[in-house]
Amino acid sequence: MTRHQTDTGTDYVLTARGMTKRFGGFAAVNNVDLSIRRGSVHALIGPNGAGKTTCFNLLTKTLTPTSGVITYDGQDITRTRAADVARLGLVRSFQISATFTQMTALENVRVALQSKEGTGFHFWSPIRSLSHLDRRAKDLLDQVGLGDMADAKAADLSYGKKRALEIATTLALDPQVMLLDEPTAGMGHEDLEPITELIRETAKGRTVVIVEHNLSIVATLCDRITVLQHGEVLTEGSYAEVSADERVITAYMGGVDED
Ligand SMILES: Nc1ncnc2c1ncn2[C@@H]1O[C@H](COP(=O)(O)OP(=O)(O)OP(=O)(O)O)[C@@H](O)[C@H]1O
Repeated sequence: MTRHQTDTGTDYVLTARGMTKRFGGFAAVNNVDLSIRRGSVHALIGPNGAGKTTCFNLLTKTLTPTSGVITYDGQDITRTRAADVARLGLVRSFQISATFTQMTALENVRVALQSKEGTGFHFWSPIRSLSHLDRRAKDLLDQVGLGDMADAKAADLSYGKKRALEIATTLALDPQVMLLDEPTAGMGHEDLEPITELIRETAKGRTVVIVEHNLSIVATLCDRITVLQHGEVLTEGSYAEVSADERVITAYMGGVDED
């Protein structure tokens, strides 16, 4: 049994209770309760402006809630910094496109491995520890289908392959819970199938929380779906349940202000 499958006595690895985020007077997320089941792939969906990204940023500790409580593995992480929750195993996908574009695919994964192993940028690290990291980095690149692109600059990878590289760098941190923000956004049709398959593979033995606009991907991948609207939970259930819900259909068709 791996660390990820260990039963710590609760079915829910990540929870939010009364999670609220106000920007000035406006509640982007209002009194949201979420329970993410250990080992599940859980989607947050909803029309534009529903509060998905704000929820995601709250759960990954990029934002601090105005009120409410977030727990991870039974521990209150409401005020814990993102770097500290990452060390505990709650990791959001890296945005390669925004950062190490001039580094090779291998170097990007190696930096992530170094941060995990706490060796950071220590230039005096013995050569053998670097080659050990290179081996691990190559394994991770193989795992995401980038084995033959280790020496390509991140900037030169196709859009879909950049997303795969982001997943490799996220996996380098050996997350128990992996949070992906719109992993298929902007992708060409040809990249959708491989990335869906990759997420399915990497979800084995861990929990995945995903914000995703593409509903057919949500239908294929996700065990549980929370639908947000106007910053609140509209409903939650399996894809079959939520897609048959009149309120969800109306929210998606109308977009805004049905109430
Ligand atoms: N930093 C901010 N300051 C002020 N308002 C914000 C801020 N971030 C988000 N909002 C507002 O909060 C609401 C929810 O935004 P959020 O980005 O969370 O929605 P979303 O569901 O991710 O939308 P989309 O699908 O369009 O990405 C929106 O009305 C947005 O304008």
